[in-house]
Amino acid sequence: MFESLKTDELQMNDQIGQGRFGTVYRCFSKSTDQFFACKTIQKNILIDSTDRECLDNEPKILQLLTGKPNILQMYKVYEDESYVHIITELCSGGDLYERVSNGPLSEKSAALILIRLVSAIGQCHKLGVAHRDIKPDNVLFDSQDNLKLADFGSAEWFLGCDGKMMEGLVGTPCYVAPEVLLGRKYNEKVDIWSAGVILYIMLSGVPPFYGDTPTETFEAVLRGI
Ligand SMILES: Nc1ncnc2c1ncn2[C@@H]1O[C@H](COP(=O)(O)OP(=O)(O)OP(=O)(O)O)[C@@H](O)[C@H]1O
Repeated sequence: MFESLKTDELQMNDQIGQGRFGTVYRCFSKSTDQFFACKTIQKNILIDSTDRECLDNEPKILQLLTGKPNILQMYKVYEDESYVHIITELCSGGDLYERVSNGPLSEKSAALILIRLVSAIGQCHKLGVAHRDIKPDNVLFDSQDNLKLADFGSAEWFLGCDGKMMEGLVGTPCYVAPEVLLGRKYNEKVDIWSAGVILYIMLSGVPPFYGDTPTETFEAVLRGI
């Protein structure tokens, strides 16, 4: 489906991130003299059919969102038998997880971040894409401190879904909406729930729903406390 990676085109540098599925490297393009990020996903660790579907969807969705403000820009995708490599802009300003780890933000900073995050979510929803894993780790900042919503590895097109309703347990315990946990069909508003959780964390420094284990966190989300 995609081109295979020519090693003389991109120089892989240090690892800058690690997620459940992807390892992210800083890389350098000799032809453009610019740094990029390369998310490398090993295909054989995705045993689940949902995970494989998400791997296929991620570059397609990023391509659809190309040029939209506050969304991570994708430039190229390379694929070989074992790996998919997604080349995106490099966000060297860190992520929101690091910023909230140091305690609450000022109301002004939290408001600015929320406005940009909700605008990015709105761009996705306008095009029929639900992100489904909005969390501070997926809110990145570039070198000019522009917010970039990243990691569309759990995203789904809801316009093509039956009555625009999606299903499937995806997301991250603290941020997931109760309708997802209840195993019901749900719509794109699950992203707004997660943005609300992020706002709470930015202002208070702690998550609104939390338990010592994922199960306890799910119970807290379902109780609403
Ligand atoms: N373009 C980028 N520029 C800088 N750092 C990045 C970039 N993309 C990802 N990262 C870093 O790498 C980490 C993992 O990336 P990403 O969330 O896309 O991987 P994943 O395997 O899909 O993660 P998850 O476990 O959330 O599903 C991010 O949290 C971030 O710190």
